[in-house]
Amino acid sequence: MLNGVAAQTDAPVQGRIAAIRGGVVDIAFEGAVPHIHELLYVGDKALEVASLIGQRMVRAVALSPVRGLGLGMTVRATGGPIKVPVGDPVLGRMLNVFGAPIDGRPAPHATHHRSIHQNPPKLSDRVLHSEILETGIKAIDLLSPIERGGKTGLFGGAGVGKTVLITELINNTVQHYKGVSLFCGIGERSREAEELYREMGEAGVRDKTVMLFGQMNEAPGVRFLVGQTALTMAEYFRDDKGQDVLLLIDNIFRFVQAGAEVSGLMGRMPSRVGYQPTLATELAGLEERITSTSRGAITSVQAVYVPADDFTDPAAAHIFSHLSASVVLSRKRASEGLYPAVDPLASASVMLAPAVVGQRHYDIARAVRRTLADYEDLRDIIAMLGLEELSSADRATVARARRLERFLTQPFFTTESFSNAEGRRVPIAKTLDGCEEILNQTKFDQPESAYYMIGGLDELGANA
Ligand SMILES: Nc1ncnc2c1ncn2[C@@H]1O[C@H](COP(=O)(O)OP(=O)(O)OP(=O)(O)O)[C@@H](O)[C@H]1O
Repeated sequence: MLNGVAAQTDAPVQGRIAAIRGGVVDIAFEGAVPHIHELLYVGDKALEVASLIGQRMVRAVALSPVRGLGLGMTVRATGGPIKVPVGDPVLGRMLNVFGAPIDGRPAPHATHHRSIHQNPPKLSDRVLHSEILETGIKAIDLLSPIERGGKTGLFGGAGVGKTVLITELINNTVQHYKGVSLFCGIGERSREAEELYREMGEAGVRDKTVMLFGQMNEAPGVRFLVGQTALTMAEYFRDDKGQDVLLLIDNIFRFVQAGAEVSGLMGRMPSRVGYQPTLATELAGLEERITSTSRGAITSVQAVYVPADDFTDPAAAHIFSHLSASVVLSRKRASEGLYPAVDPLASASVMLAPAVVGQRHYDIARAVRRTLADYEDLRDIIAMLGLEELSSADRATVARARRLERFLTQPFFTTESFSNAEGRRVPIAKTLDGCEEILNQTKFDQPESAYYMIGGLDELGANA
């Protein structure tokens, strides 16, 4: 068993645990040494090779709790990376990072299995669509339209409504989406996974959806890899079946955070703000796989937790650079009850251009932004001197802005149980008509409150 010749025999490669530090395990091999990304087992506990630290020593990241592991225990190499089932049998299922069921049903009967580590498509294979995915959510469709085949981020600090918004998006788009949907939960509460599974069932969309979870209670290695599992399944639908895929990720920040945990356990020096030095490459390794080719499109919507509401945080800033649209949720709006708490001035999309959405939509969106920006500027004066001191033109601006702000709120289907209001899906045409009407008015018959939590302006009277 000298110089790795054991690899040429059929004897399984075996090693022994030499050290355990948190979720990182060093293993000494006598003969052949496993490769990077190879899956190892100690009993039923899984590990993945992360680095080769000496001639006979590998450092592996635990994908199961390390409780019960001890020095000298036998480690079995499997000869390859994690492979997960792909294709139609995974539809309607709730699975973990290994593609194993967590919905209490038997394992999916898949004929194809794929390694979760894949390269992104070649640059020459990529395509851009310049088409909109209508969500029926007024603030998003108007100000930050989602690109079909592109990547959209939902940014926000703790508790401003990212999960509610992504659930509403599922509710509004999955039913109308031609293709399959994939939900990937990374590092969030398990309770949310259970709720989502039930909601998908109620909405009748479960059998064209795959749900993957690596939640907060799981090992950092799992949270780090579950996104790759999701992409592997998405790529099969896109490349082998030529289907369009809607990929929803809650929360991509937790992927970066898991990478930082793993990096720390591996003993690497942290970089800016304590993040791993490999943050940019790790993120690109995942984000670059989320792309559309001539065979099929992957449209992704990713919730992004923004630590301490600081948008200059390196993780948030790096994620931002991969996106074609960003919906920013603001704490101030949430605190005023203006849900969804979309910040109209900070949210943006490359799709908001006359050539894509049309001149009228573009002009209305700009006018809405300008009105709301002017109102922001006037707020200080109003606070100091009162509304009466403003010119009549400024007062009209304020009246329009406050009605626009309220008109851009909307009752959600997913919040019906606690908001006592029926959800609304508003077609973009109605949103545009409504905003245009408010922008063109100088005198209003209805009070501001009549514009709050309605669908189109045709509901105005009903709310008063
Ligand atoms: N559209 C909405 N309508 C009414 N209430 C909402 C809406 N969006 C969010 N909320 C309120 O805000 C709370 C927090 O929302 P949510 O869990 O989506 O936040 P989050 O940003 O995902 O938070 P975390 O970072 O903690 O996961 C909800 O429980 C709900 O009370």
